[in-house]
Amino acid sequence: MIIDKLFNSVKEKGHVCVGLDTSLDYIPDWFKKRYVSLEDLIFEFNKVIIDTTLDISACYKVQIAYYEAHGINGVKAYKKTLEYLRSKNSIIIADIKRGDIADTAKMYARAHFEGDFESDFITINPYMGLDSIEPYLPYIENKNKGIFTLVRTSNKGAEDIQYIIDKNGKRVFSIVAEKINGISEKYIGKSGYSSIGAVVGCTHIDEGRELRERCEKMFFLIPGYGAQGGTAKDVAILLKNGNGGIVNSSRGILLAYKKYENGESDFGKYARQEVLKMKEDILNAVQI
Ligand SMILES: O=c1ccn([C@@H]2O[C@H](COP(=O)(O)O)[C@@H](O)[C@H]2O)c(=O)[nH]1
Repeated sequence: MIIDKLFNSVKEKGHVCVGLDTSLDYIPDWFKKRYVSLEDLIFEFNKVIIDTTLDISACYKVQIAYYEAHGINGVKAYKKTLEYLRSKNSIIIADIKRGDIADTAKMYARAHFEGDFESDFITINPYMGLDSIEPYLPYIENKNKGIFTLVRTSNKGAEDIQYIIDKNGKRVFSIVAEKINGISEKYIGKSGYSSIGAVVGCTHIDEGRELRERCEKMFFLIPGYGAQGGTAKDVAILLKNGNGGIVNSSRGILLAYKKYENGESDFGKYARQEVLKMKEDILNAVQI
């Protein structure tokens, strides 16, 4: 199952998931001058980041919004990036946060688990209910695909809805976790984790602790490290025996070069340096 590939990738390369949220604002001017087309520019920037981080990153999360924002040329860069990652046998998480009625979800599943935009995992918003998740299940069962379902997101506003309490005193995120955990039990791989994972931000440690205990077999996609304030210590709470989660950083890695004088001339080198630092930081926190 795909989750076993991810589990082994963490074991071999560490917990870092490089976030390819490639905003044009992040690309140094000298690099921009080298490419006429937006498609080539975004893809070539990503290629440098991928080439310099591949051996030390568990996987890549490609945030589709940064590509869709540029229309057809952005989407072409997205496709090329996925193809390149696949050619390197890297694990791809498409951060698309889809959620819709079953018939529409079937089309989303086909769009992102097959064809031009094929990826290994996609992110799902479960707000429309469990029937909105069902169309992805055949891909998990038969096509070696996986999903990460939003459970406890990293943003401040998450509390507006995810903290609402039901008549039994349970919060919405907790109920979502319970329901998804139930479905996930059917898709457990050799690693002991399910190909249905959860998005749990590392910016709220109490809920993190609760979720880690209750969703033992769910692998976590953990955003919020670095730019959003999450630390390796916070991340460690969401891991289990040194595995069980991948930690995303997007701006922290793509913009690492900005911390150095003339850093833009070798942004790939600084991205690698940042991944190495993050990897060590998390490994140290896990071992404490
Ligand atoms: O709860 C969530 C779910 C997803 N995200 C996404 O992760 C990255 C975070 O980027 P940074 O630059 O490392 O902050 C981005 O793609 C978000 O859309 C999240 O932040 N929180």
